[in-house]
Amino acid sequence: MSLLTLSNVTKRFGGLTAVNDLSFTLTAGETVGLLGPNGSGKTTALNMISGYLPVTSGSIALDGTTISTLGPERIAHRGVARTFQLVRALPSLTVGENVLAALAFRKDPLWGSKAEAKIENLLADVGLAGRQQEQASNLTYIDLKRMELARALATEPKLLLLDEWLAGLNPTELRAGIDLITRLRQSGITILLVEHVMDAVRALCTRCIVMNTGSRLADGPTADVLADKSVIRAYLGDDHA
Ligand SMILES: Nc1ncnc2c1ncn2[C@@H]1O[C@H](COP(=O)(O)OP(=O)(O)OP(=O)(O)O)[C@@H](O)[C@H]1O
Repeated sequence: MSLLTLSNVTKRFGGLTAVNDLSFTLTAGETVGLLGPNGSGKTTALNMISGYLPVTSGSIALDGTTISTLGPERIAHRGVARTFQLVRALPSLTVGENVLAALAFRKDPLWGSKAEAKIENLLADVGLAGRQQEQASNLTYIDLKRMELARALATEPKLLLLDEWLAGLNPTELRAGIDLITRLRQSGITILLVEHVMDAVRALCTRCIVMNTGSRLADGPTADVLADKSVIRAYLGDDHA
C-alpha cells in the first residue's frame, strides 16, 4: 500500500528551481534513500513533505490524503516526523525535558507519569537509557543525534524523514547508528533518508531515489541505482562514468 505520494512537485525560490517536477511513491514499511549531489534538492523535498516549505506546484499525499496544503504541526499529527541536518535541541533543558517538549506537541499530548514512562522507553530505544536528567548541552554529538531521534519518535510517526542523521559520526558510532536505524526499520516504520554515507545507504536502503539539479535522475533497487552510469556521472563527473 502506498503511504507517501509526491506528484509533480516543484519548488522555486525566486528564479531558482530547487525541486523540479518530482514524483515518487513510498510503500508502507520501505526504507528508501534519497540521494544526490550537494544542492540537488533533497532537503528541500524533505521540507515540503514535512510542511516546513509550501510547494510551488504539484501535490503530496499521505495515505491518499493531500498534506501539501497543511503546515508542519498538522502534518506531524498525521504521522510524519523528521530530524534536521543541523540538530535542533534545546541545550538549556535536560534530555528528558527535550523529549517531553516533543510529547507535548503530539495530537494526544502526554504529561505526568504517562510522559515519564514514554520518555524512559524512547530513550532506551535510541540508546540513551537512564540519561533523562543529563543536560542536553553536555551530550556528545552522537548522543545529541540520538536525542533528536527520540524527539522525532515521540510522535509515533508512520513516516520518518532522516536528514543526514548519520553524517559526522566516527566508524564505531556509524555502526551503532546503522544498527539503531535497522531496529527502527524492523519495527515497521517507513523511512526516507537523505544520506551521503554510502555504506549506510547500502546497509539500510532496499531502494534509492537519486536527484540531480532538482529532478529525479534514478529510482530503483540500491545496487542498480548505485551502479547506474548517469548516477555516477552526477556524483563524480564524466571521467568516472
Ligand atoms: N530557503 C531557500 N532559499 C533560497 N534557496 C534555497 C533555499 N533552500 C535551498 N535553496 C537552494 O535550493 C537548492 C537545493 O538545496 P537543498 O538544500 O535542497 O539541496 P540538498 O540536495 O539537500 O543539498 P546538500 O546535500 O548540500 O544538503 C540549492 O541551490 C540551495 O541553495
